[in-house]
Amino acid sequence: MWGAPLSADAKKIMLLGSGELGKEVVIEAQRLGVECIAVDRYEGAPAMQVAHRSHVVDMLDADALRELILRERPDLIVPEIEAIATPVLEKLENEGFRVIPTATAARLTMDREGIRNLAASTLGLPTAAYRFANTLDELKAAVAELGAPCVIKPLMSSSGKGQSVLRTPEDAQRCWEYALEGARAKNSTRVIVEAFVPFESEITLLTVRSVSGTLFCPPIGHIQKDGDYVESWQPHPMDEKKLEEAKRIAKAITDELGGYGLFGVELFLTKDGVVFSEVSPRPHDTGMVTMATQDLSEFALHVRAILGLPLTEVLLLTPGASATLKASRSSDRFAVGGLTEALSVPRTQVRVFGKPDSKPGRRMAVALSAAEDVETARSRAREAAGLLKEEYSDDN
Ligand SMILES: Nc1ncnc2c1ncn2[C@@H]1O[C@H](COP(=O)(O)OP(=O)(O)OP(=O)(O)O)[C@@H](O)[C@H]1O
Ligand SMILES: NCC(=O)N[C@@H]1O[C@H](COP(=O)([O-])[O-])[C@@H](O)[C@H]1O
Ligand SMILES: [Mg+2]
Repeated sequence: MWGAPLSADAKKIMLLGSGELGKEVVIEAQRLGVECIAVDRYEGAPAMQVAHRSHVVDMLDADALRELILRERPDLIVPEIEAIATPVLEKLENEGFRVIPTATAARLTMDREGIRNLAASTLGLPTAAYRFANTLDELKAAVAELGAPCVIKPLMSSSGKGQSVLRTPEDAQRCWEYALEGARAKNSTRVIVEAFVPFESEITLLTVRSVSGTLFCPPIGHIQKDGDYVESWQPHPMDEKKLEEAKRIAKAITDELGGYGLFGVELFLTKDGVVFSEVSPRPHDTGMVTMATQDLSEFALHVRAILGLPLTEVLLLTPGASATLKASRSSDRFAVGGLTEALSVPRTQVRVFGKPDSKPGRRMAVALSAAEDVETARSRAREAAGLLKEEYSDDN
């Protein structure tokens, strides 16, 4: 079907974003003999370390992004982060390039306004009540309508950046300023104000669209702190009715977005039902647990699907869990210590991302554990992540 990487007949994929998730995508693509080009805003990003070559580009710079894609002419453009000048991708798609899953899906999911309006207004899916605000006064008006508590988020951000919970109207200014600081696109002050959903638990339903149709992975439960995931496990125990409803919502949103690939559909489970939160048209951080649990990880599934290859089933081999290691300070002399201790925990693996710099709250590694049951897997992953140590060579 395709020739060796770096040959004239190679199949070339270009990742836009080269973090820990992209690193695993590249490893899976390499296994199928695909040529991999990694792109990110900084040098030495995780996926760059395993790709055939890499480029450092500000992917929000439309001209620079277009110039790079025209120079490399990849067969597949694979968005990996939520900060890309997506109108460029739509234009390139019209000129014959293939964007995963589609350029429109990349644009809609890159921006909370696009995906939320699609889910709630176009498809009528259950979501938190929401408003948009361009100014502090508009934010206060939105809170007055929705009632506290609310969650305030920039339109373009991920991993909880710029996200905060407004508990009383007096929090408005603090939440507004925090959202502006955390926004990826610095030219916009628009934020989303969401009513707080009192959920019992939350899940990611990994959904794969391929030539073989749509497949769902068993649900992944997770815990988030400050809007970013710290622990996930699979399978999350769910009653059959809620699981069916979760699949209905995931099928509706992924069919609407279209194209081939794996999607992470984020859902809240409440006392009464299932509420749609958001969707990533790409592997999901909470889905890293599938490297310990499934016959094909979310990364292998994504690569198979985007290459147009068949996927007949997803097999859960064992219950499992993941827990993250985050840095507590900024340094370019960061190392992950404690591997000997962490890997002494039964049925445990570690992924060290190899990010060149640490920052407070930046995810640097993850522990993955398997066990006979989810609770044991969770305590193993938590124990292993706790044994991993942040080490700084610039410590005095
Ligand atoms: N309306 C809400 N009600 C209750 N909790 C919420 C709400 N919105 C977000 N959260 C909490 O914050 C977490 C992160 O929110 P969200 O997924 O929207 O942020 P994000 O920055 O897109 O994160 P990521 O990129 O990691 O998915 C959710 O998983 C949930 O725990
Ligand atoms: N929730 C989205 C997510 O987990 N994305 C993952 O984090 C990387 C950015 O990390 P960084 O901010 O540490 O550079 C992204 O490139 C992606 O792999
Ligand atoms: Mg999320």
